[in-house]
Amino acid sequence: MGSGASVSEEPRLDTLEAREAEPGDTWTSTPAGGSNDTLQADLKEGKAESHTVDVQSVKSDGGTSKEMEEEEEEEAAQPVVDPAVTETAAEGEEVSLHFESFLHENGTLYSCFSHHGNRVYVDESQKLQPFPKEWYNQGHFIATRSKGSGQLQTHGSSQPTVWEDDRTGSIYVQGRGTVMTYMFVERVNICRFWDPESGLWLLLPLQWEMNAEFVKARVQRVTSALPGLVDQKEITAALRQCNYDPDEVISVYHTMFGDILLQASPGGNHNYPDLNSFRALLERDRVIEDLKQTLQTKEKEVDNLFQRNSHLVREVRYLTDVVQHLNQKLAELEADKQELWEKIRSLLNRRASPAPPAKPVIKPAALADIKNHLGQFEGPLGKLAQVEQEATSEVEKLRSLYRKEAVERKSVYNKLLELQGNIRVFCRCRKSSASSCLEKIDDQEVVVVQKGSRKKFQFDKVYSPSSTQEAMFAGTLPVITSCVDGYNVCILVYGQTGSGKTYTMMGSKENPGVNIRSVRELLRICSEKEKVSYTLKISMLEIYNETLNDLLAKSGGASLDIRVLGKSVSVPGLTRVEVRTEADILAVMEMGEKNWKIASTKMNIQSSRSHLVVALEVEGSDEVSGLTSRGTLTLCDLAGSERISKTEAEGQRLVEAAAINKSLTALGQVFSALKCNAIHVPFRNSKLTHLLQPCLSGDAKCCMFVNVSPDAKDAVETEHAAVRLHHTAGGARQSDAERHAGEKQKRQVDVSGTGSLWTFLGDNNNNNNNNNVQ
Ligand SMILES: Nc1ncnc2c1ncn2[C@@H]1O[C@H](COP(=O)(O)OP(=O)(O)OP(=O)(O)O)[C@@H](O)[C@H]1O
Repeated sequence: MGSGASVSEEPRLDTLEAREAEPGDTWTSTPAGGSNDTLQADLKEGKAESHTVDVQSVKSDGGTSKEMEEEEEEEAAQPVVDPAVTETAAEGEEVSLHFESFLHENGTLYSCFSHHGNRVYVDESQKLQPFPKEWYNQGHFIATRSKGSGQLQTHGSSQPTVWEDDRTGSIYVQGRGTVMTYMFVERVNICRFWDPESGLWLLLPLQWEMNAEFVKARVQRVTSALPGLVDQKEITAALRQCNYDPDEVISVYHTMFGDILLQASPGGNHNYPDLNSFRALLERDRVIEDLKQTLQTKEKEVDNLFQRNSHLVREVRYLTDVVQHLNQKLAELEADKQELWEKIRSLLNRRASPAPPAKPVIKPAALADIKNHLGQFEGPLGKLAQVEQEATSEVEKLRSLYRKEAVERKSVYNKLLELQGNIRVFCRCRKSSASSCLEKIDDQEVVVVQKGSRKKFQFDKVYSPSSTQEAMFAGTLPVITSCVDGYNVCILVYGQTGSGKTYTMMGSKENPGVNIRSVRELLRICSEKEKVSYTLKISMLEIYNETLNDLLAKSGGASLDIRVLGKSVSVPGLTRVEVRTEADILAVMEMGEKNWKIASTKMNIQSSRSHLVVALEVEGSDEVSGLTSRGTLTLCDLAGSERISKTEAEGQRLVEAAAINKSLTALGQVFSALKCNAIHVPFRNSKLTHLLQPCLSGDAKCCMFVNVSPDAKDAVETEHAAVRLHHTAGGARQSDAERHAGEKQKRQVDVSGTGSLWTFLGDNNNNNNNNNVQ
């Protein structure tokens, strides 16, 4: 048996191929000499199977690598011993191979071995070459001293030198014979086998490793602890993973599979299929969990990408806008540039043109003369500027005074009207040849005689049947001025059919009514004010069954809506015609009335079954004061106020009557609320009151004519209307003196003047007859 080689081989382990030899690997080394051929032949013939490798234990106490290095250094100092091979092998005898390491003086370490007295070495290409004789003087064989004996190990046996301990072992490999194994420590434990062919320590295949003593012992330990675990290959693989620590392998398996492995499988059957499927399930769960987490991450990424995408879309939009804006700006700048270029060109051309003729030379004497003359003008010019300045400030003062006066005049005039009552009610008795049921007592009182009873009623003014149209208009005259001053003014006529409403409002061509006269007066006042320019616009509509119809619309009376914006009430879409003269106004009104009648005929109704509203907007602009004013004159011919019971209306007529009654009742409710100074005034209870809201609230002025028929046959209706005025006549109405004294609140003064109206319109069922004339 050969002796072991020096452990100084170990540094070469660092350069070992990290290759795990496969059981089927073939030896590719080709010996060069005949002796090598012999060796090769032996190997090929399978004689190598009979070769024995004697692993000489040169270290039994497990020395550290450091100690080994130290020994190596000592060895290096020793004289070179001739490593002649002495052993021979006879035919049929056991063949010995002697492994050696030769360190050439050029620093190369060669693996060598002897066979039948022939020494060969492994060259760089891993081929066997005859050992050159001259090398004996160019290097030395490396051997080591046995630690225990202090004997130098022979170099004749060229074996890999390792210390014999439990890490050392040997295995028999089919086709290769017995190979030496050793468990090296390279960060972790790694089991290698000595490959004499290559002279390298190669990684062991798992199949081989299972048979290594070092591994076998540990596999045995695991199996004894976990009898249920019987697959030695698996245990070997697990040992590799756990750095050949059997306790760790036991712990891992026990943790994974529990007590099931503590007992041997019945009949020695492997339960690996079950365990493997269990393991596969665990693995699958783990994979599923990983996939879920990946999915969540991906979903988050998708969300983020979506958000990012929408953000980018917005950004792109914004940038597109910016680019457009910049392009526009650029175009403008280009245009400016062009323009400037044009200017520069024209200036250059001008410069190029011939110089202007030289100025006439003025003699110094003449210049002094001119200066003297100019000096004479300086004084008067200064005075003139001063005068002009004074005049300007005077004009400004006058303008301010004028403005103040104009405002004051309007204010005083308005107060005067307020004292009379913002809403005034007049009673007009129609002419009649029949026996009369009315007796006029004085300018403010009237008596209704019916079935022997005499009842007295009071109004702001009572007009007898003989009263003229002029007299009627005189009652409304003050409010026309108010309209020109910028206040809203409204004139209404109320009464039963045939009581003279239209006569009062329209009159005839020869003897016009309130509306024409009001318009004329309005135009007259406007024309008087030279420094104020006025714009007049007229509109006409009817309210029938709570529907607004435009009477000036060219395409027929379209129904309209009322729109409220702040305090203003408007009718969008209503035709408004600008007029300048009386003729203009009359022409427009004529057209409106015509349309009113046509519409009434179409609907098979009498025109008096709807309310007619004519509005004249007056807008003034004072050139001197700079003040502007805007007022509206509204002329309203209300529908007949007959009681439904009297007309015995049915069908369409009943609907009309109900609509009329509703709007007139709403009008009464508005006046009641105004009288009580109520917080809420129900203007929106009907289209009529809603439309008239600007004429009935605030500083607006209203004149109401109550037309009554003196005919005995109309006595009931006449009394009915008059009875409604009962509270006014009976003393509920404040006297003028009281009203003047009680001017605490304008609203109170306003409604005091409307006492007759709200009672008259709002309290249909009040038949208290305490106003009987004694
Ligand atoms: N004060 C008056 N002087 C002379 N004639 C009058 C007077 N009042 C009314 N009449 C005449 O009485 C008739 C009816 O008057 P008017 O048409 O004005 O009534 P109405 O109340 O408008 O009726 P309707 O509601 O049907 O329109 C007319 O012929 C009108 O000329």
